[in-house]
Amino acid sequence: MSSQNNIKVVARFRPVNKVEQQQHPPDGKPIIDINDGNTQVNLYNDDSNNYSFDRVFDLQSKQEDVFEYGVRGIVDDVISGYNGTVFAYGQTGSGKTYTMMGSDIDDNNSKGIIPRITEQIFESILTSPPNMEYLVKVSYMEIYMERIRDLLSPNNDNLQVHEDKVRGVYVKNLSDYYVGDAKEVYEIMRQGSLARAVSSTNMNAESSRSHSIFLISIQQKNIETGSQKTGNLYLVDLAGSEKIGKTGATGQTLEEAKKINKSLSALGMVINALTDGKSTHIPYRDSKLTRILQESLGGNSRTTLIVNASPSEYNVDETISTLRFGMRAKSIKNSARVNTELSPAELKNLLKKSQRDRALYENFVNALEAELRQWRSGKTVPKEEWTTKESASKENIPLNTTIPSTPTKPINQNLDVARDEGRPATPVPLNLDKDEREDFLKHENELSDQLADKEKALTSLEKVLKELRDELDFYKNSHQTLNEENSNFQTQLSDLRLQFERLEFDNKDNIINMDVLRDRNTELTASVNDLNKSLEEARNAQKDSLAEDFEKKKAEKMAQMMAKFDATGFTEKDDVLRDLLAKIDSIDHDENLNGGTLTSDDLGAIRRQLLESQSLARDSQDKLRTSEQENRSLVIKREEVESRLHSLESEFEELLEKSIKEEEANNLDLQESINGIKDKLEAQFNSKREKTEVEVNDLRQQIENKNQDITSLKGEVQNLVGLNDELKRAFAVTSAGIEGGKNLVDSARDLERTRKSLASQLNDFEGMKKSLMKDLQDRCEKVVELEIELDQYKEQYAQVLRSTNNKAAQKKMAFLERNLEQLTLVQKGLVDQNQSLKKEVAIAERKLLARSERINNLEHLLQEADKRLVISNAKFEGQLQAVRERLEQARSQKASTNASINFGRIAKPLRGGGGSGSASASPTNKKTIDLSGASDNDSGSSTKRASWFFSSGK
Ligand SMILES: Nc1ncnc2c1ncn2[C@@H]1O[C@H](COP(=O)(O)OP(=O)(O)OP(=O)(O)O)[C@@H](O)[C@H]1O
Repeated sequence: MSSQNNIKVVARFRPVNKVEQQQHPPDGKPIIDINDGNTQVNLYNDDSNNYSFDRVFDLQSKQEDVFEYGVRGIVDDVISGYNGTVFAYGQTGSGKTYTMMGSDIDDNNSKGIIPRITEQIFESILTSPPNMEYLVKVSYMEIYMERIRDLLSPNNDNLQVHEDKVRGVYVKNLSDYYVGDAKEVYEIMRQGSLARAVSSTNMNAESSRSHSIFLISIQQKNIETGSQKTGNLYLVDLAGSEKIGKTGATGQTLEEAKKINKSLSALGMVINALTDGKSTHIPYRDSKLTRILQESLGGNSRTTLIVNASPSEYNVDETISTLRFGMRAKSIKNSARVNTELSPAELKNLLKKSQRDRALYENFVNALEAELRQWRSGKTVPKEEWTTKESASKENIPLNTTIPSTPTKPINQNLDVARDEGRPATPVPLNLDKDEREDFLKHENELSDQLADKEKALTSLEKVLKELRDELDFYKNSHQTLNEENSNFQTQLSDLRLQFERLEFDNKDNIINMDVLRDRNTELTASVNDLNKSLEEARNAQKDSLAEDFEKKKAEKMAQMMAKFDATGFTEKDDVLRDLLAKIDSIDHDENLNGGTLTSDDLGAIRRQLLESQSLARDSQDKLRTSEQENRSLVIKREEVESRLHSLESEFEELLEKSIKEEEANNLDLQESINGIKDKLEAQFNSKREKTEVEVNDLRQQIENKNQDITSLKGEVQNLVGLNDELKRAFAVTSAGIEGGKNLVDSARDLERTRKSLASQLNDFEGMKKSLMKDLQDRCEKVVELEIELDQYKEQYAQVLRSTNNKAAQKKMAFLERNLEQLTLVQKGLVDQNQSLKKEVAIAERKLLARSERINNLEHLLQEADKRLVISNAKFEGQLQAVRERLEQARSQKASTNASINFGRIAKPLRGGGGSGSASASPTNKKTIDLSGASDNDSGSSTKRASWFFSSGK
């Protein structure tokens, strides 16, 4: 049933890639030379660099050629029940995946081996006899960092390799899916490819860092005979075989590279051991890869190794290493046989045969024992009678002989024997017999399971540890964040406190400033009051001095004026008259008492007196005339003064107008002050003018009165003239009486009357004189006052003129006014400042209150935030716990059911179509496969390899 055959090794060179093209010549250009038979490749045209293979494919080789030569036969064998293996070996980017998968599944030229195999399998099933029923199952795994991962159930990432006598070497718990057509195979491959571990290296951005193994298991059953055959096809895409240094791998990638290289070097060691002809121990157990491929290398398998290489100088070292690897593998011998399970009839025949053999051997043993007994008893047995197998078999053994004492071996034991035939002996530590070996393998499997469990536990513990570390980091970070926040809050709080203190300080400062300003304000108010007072005093003093001057001037003028009116004459004459009258009175009295008479002296005196009174009357008349003249001149003067006053008024107004205009033109700012001054002066002037007018009217009235007085005075003078005439007459009478001595009594009586009328006239005159004097004095006073006022007006006018013309004085006045204004403004400003400071203080106090409230609020918020943080921490912990639990649940659920692939759990028997391609070949339970979601997960670096393969197939 088994046949020895060598591993088929083919070499394939890919075209020069861009990286190689960019190298300096001759690095980029191909250095390979393939012989005409396509069995040898020579590097640099150097014979020492010749490498022989079953077939060498050059740069332009087609996918179809590689398939037809290297793989098609294997697929036929697998369908026939053999095990088959196709694996691609080579450095990164040498074309392994291109060869295995191809670049476009729908393109006949570029699709790779696996699509072609898949198609061929289903085509072969269709063309097989109709009595043949097939079950096709697929599994997909990868070996990454010496751990086997189920790519169709990625959580199963530490699968163990088991071996037993029935199944041989297998991966325990590897999931498998029934498939009904090529599309389902591709979908499963796509799903598996998504889970592959891929990492970049310098040499190939999409380089695979793991070994991937796609397993297609074809079980065929002859529904007529019941016989079954099972063929397993391993399709292996090995990881890049490059040297570590060249990849630039470091860290995790370096660890990967070491383990991958370890796995690949174990593969090399196995190949060496299998091919050197001396080794008794094949180190399959040195790596997971070699353990899984144990049947494929020197065992029960038809195997093709495709070595992929670069044709360029740039990668020559890796190419040589790859070609050497292929060369060594070429001499491995496999013993492939069909994996059958016999039908009951075949088993019956087998049983009969074995029973016959058993009877034969029992006869042989019995004959040998009989001969032995003879020898032991000292007898000899002639050579011709020595028992042989043939002589023992000559004894008739019935075909239906049953030997109950020796139980028949179980069928599967027979099968095991059959299976064991082609399997390379798995190395065991001692030379154990078959049962012990089985026990050993069993024990090894158990230990392997335990190891896997321990590793799983370790992994989960590591995960928990990592999670705990992450959690710890998270808590550390959050603690740090909280600390930072806390310190930030504290900083803010201390800032706020500082601000609060500063505000408090500012507030105190403001209060102090306010007090100082209040004091200054009081002082200034006092000084302003003092100034006002002193100003008032100065004004009063000025007023007093003016009044004094006025009184003085008035007195002087009055003195001058009164000097003109000589009243002494009147007084003297009055006195003389009084004496004369007294004398006359005494004469009358003496006459009456003593009969006395007037002497001639007395008469002479009277005469003189009369003459003097006549002259006095004349003087009075003269003075009256002079007074009238003066009165008239005074009227004229008053009118002049009035006209002068009017002209002055108009001049003043003109000047004022002019100066205001000038001032307006020069300094608009002084407009208000000038207007004020103007108004003041106008008001002053108007009041003065009114006063003057009143006085002038008064004066007019007085002049009227004086005229009346003058008229009455004239009357008086007339009276006096009459009196004088009477006196003259009386004197004449008196003189005649004296001379003639006659009628003296009559004369005395006349004299008496005259004296009386003279006395009364004198009294009247006296009163009149007094009133005249009084009137005169009043008038003089008025005139003097008017003159003084006129002088004052003149002075004021001169001052106004001076002030109008004198720019400096004007400026000084403006400056003083400005100063006054500024002082007022300063005072006002101080008052305002005081008020604004009060307001600011109130605002600051309010702000202070608000800030302290804010601080309280912040502190409260901080406390609340702390509380919330504690609560949210607790909540987060709860959530974390719940998430963890859910994750665990999900993991355990996912481990039991693979949700991503929703088909393939039910066997899909395929019936041979007898070459007709009839519908019966389709699986009875075939499901529609939804490929639409294929691109959904097609993202990220880990999916690139799958995407280019599957993209065009959608
Ligand atoms: N025979 C060929 N013809 C055309 N292009 C090829 C051929 N072989 C490889 N290539 C191209 O070279 C590039 C690298 O090939 P591939 O990915 O198959 O290398 P690899 O050996 O699988 O690399 P890794 O070990 O990193 O997985 C791809 O772009 C591929 O299309």
